[in-house]
Amino acid sequence: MTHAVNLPPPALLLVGCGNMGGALWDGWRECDAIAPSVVLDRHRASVPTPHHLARTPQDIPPDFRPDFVVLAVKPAKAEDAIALISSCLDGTTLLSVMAGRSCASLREAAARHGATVSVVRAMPNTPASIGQGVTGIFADHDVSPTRREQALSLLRAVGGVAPVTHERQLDLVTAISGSGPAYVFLLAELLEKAGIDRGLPPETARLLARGTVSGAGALLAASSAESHVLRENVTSPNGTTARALSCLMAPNAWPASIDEAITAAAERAAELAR
Ligand SMILES: NC(=O)c1ccc[n+]([C@@H]2O[C@H](COP(=O)([O-])OP(=O)(O)OC[C@H]3O[C@@H](n4cnc5c(N)ncnc54)[C@H](O)[C@@H]3O)[C@@H](O)[C@H]2O)c1
Ligand code: PRO
Repeated sequence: MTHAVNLPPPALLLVGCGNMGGALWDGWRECDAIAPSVVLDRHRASVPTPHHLARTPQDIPPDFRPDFVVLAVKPAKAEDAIALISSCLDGTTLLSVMAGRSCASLREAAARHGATVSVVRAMPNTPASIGQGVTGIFADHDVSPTRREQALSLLRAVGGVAPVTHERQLDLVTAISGSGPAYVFLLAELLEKAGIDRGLPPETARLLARGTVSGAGALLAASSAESHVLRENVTSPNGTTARALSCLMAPNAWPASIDEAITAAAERAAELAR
């Protein structure tokens, strides 16, 4: 994917504005990355002007011509959503953020409604809502250079972007960074619980756990050091951290469970594709 300059921000039809669609929407609005756009979701309360909320497809302004239709519904709802908005689809680029829905399956679903679309698949994550997401992206062979560049710009507006060259690699992206924030939030939950279980006041345990996860994340982001070096900087020989890491780094502990978790998530993404 090459860089182009001065492309106008695209107009979007965002279909599905829940956890992920909403995170992207917040991130895009925050940095003015989009032209006047339409959000289609019956559960959304409002969207600010100049954008437009459609609770049903009939609410989409008849003259609205999106550059991208962003599909952010659950994978099992993809066909329904495509059927509902088929009249807006022809000639657009579908930007799907759904796990495990292939470019081919989405192109075919659109074709069943008489629409020709090109497809870009992206796997973002929820920190996109504060401009700190990371997204794996794959553009199908027939996506024009302009649309590729616009899709890249959209996703760069909400964080880091990692293009992949083979569509199947998105299953691993999903397992590592799409689902990844959940693993980190789980760590915060478990640290907080460990503090409470051992007698710390709940507010103290919460402050320590959240501050540690967010502070370590911020240090990782700000530092050029490798993550193992940052870990070693905390670990005095024969000290407290070394004792804790001897539990966590035992071969049957985190190395095994992270490995198992990533394999399980990637397999699930592949299953969804079938
Ligand atoms: N949640 C994440 O962290 C995350 C990360 C990466 C990718 N994804 C992908 O994003 C997609 C959405 O996941 P989510 O967690 O945001 O789910 P969600 O349930 O929070 O959001 C889905 C939204 O779609 C709306 N919707 C359902 N059918 C619709 C239709 N026909 N027309 C318009 N809107 C419709 C729902 O009202 C809901 O607000 C999934 O395909 C998932 O694989 C999610
Ligand atoms: N959330 C979606 C799921 O759990 C995809 C990545 C994060 O399936």
